[in-house]
Amino acid sequence: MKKQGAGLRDQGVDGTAKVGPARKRPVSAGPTASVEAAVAKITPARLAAFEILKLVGENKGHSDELLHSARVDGLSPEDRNLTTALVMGVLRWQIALDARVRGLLQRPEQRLAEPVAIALRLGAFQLLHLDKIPAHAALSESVELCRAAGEPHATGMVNAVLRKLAAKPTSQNRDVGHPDLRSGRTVPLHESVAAFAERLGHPRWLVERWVAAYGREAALMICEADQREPAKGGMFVERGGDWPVMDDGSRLVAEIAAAAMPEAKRVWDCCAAPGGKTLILAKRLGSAEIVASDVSAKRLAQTEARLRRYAYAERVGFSVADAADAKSVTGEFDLILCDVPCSGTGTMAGNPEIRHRLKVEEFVRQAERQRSILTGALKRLAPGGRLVYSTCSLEAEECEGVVDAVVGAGGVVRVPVDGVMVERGVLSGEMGSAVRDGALRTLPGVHGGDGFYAVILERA
Ligand SMILES: C[S@@+](CC[C@H](N)C(=O)[O-])C[C@H]1O[C@@H](n2cnc3c(N)ncnc32)[C@H](O)[C@@H]1O
Repeated sequence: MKKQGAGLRDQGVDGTAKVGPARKRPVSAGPTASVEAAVAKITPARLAAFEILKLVGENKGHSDELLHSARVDGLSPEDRNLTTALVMGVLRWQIALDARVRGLLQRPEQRLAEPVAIALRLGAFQLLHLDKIPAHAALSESVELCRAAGEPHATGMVNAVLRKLAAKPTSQNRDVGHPDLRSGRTVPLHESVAAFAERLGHPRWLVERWVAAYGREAALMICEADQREPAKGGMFVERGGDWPVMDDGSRLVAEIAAAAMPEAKRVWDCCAAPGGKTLILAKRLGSAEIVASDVSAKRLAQTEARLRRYAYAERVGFSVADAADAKSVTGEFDLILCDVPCSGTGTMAGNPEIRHRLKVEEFVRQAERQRSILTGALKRLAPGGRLVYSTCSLEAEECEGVVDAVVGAGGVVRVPVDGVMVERGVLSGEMGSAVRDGALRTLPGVHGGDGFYAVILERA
């Protein structure tokens, strides 16, 4: 692997942030010789991964965007792959890694400076999860990352902790247990919810909610699915060619929306960016005029550029609009897709950092916004028209809670999704458990693809 020259230290992933000393010395003083020397010993992939993890931890960017920044694009393919594996892996396993590291500290309750914690996570992740990385590389570069970040006093501790981790045979680094006859997985004996939440890198409070909502076995499967690369998809026979590449759960929602009103003439995709579901609507509803709108002008412009590459999307019109404000679009629609912004707890395999940012209050805040978007969109639904409300959240507040409140206010009725799916042949396979109370409810690891909720409402 190529060694990183000191010049890159000044070039942050987003063009602003830097690995160099984070405190004490003024920037004008320039980097110290020891920092320069440390940076020179770090490979580009680990340096980039460290910077991205730091930015994500400071809430200054999303892993997905940062991993597609110019800086990362400029790395060799091997370094790009390693950077992605390190960033996504550390974010997925952070809670479990921190627990392992804590157990090896002389004072487990001590609070580590963030750059030190990141260097330890990077080292521990490589030692525990990446078979092809030599232990000495994982260990020594974490030590150098610590030094390069202006934390030289912590290098001894980082070295000692990672050495202890590396010294244990692999079997002691992995959990041992017994085979579960139903799933074929190896599961630890008598494992509490708190224990499997930590083992699988999830906040306990979130997993406890899933156990209460879906049962222990499903919660375990969700956690396991979140720790894997997102599945490539395979639920639908029609794919490849000019079909968009998208998650199966997301595709299923779009297919249900198209099937809900196949004869629709005017269609509004009111939260459209980045446009995956718009493409399915355009593909399925060959004679409909489709309006794709989003409140974000930037995201809508990117969506338009993406959709223009598909000939069948030429009937799609684009408009920046706040769906909560009924006046932002004109006329009535016989089909509306309301794929609202949400917490995204059904998408944590691809968006692992969600779990670190979430707070329980977030669900109520999201629900308020979702209720106002759904209420605004419904004002544009023609009599007899149908609206599909969907989220990629696993949380009842954002799903059933929003729909119950809006249906309770009158003017719309629910149409069972299973009826539409069977009648219109959306899926031929077994999806029985993905329908609850007439709504679609897919769970990661249980149904394939991300976790989605969708319900069909009809204007009375
Ligand atoms: C879950 S994403 C939509 C994904 C999209 N339907 C797809 O399948 O590619 C939610 C979108 O809603 C947009 N949004 C948020 N608030 C909105 C509002 N008040 N009106 C319209 N769009 C909004 C966000 O900018 C975001 O692009």
